[in-house]
Amino acid sequence: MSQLLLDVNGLTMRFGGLVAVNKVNLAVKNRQIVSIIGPNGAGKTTVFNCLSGFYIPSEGSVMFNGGEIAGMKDFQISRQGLVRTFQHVRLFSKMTVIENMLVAQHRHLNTSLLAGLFKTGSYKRLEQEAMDRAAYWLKQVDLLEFANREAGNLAYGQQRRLEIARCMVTQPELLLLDEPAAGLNPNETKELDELIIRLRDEHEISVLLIEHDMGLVMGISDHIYVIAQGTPLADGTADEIKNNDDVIKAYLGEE
Ligand SMILES: Nc1ncnc2c1ncn2[C@@H]1O[C@H](COP(=O)(O)OP(=O)(O)OP(=O)(O)O)[C@@H](O)[C@H]1O
Repeated sequence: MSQLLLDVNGLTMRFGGLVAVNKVNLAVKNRQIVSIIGPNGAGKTTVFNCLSGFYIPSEGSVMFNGGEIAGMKDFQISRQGLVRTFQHVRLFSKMTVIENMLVAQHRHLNTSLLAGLFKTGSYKRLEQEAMDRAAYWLKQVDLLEFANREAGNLAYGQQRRLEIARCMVTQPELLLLDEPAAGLNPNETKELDELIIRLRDEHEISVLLIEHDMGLVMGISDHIYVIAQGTPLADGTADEIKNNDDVIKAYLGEE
């Protein structure tokens, strides 16, 4: 079974006359960390928005686990196991850490209103499982001791880790991270680096990330895609990308 987990072909997104994403191809296998890099405005977040159902692509195919997901709604895609974080933290800042984790699972609980009202046995069991999963993932990201703190009162690096935990609690197969290291100090970046590697090696999921921190990208990626002005420029291993003349020129802004 060598089917790709994510197989994107000819992905194109137009906004009026602007072609923000132009015939982009991506492949992510099981248990791979894949990065998308490119100068500011290259179209990276637009690619994520197309993959996660926030935009309907103008053209192209997005196969996830062998099925077409282009054009599906965001909640349908996340139920299939493809979840994402955003460039800017999007937590419920007035809720506690544990409440954020439980809300994230709510749509996966799949219980009827009546079952909830009467607290049936199966409802209680699902609630307990949701609580156990929340505690498990808070421990994984080193936030268990802050479970009852308001999310908005956490340090920035902790908020970013909570976002990842909140995704993981829904048991995805592919996690999309949009600039996870932005705003982190070197220590927090190192913790993030280790967390992403653990997600792949211990939890057996795949991670697709957009990131400007080249140290992080080059250190953890199994494969790297470079896009510039919406168009694929190169792809390969970290060593191949570091030594690619087109990539060097795009980053230095040369012709
Ligand atoms: N909803 C939209 N309507 C119109 N234009 C858009 C929209 N979303 C993105 N764009 C344009 O698409 C292009 C690509 O933007 P995008 O945010 O995807 O780039 P990026 O590579 O993620 O940039 P950065 O690294 O700065 O986050 C930009 O020219 C942007 O202005």
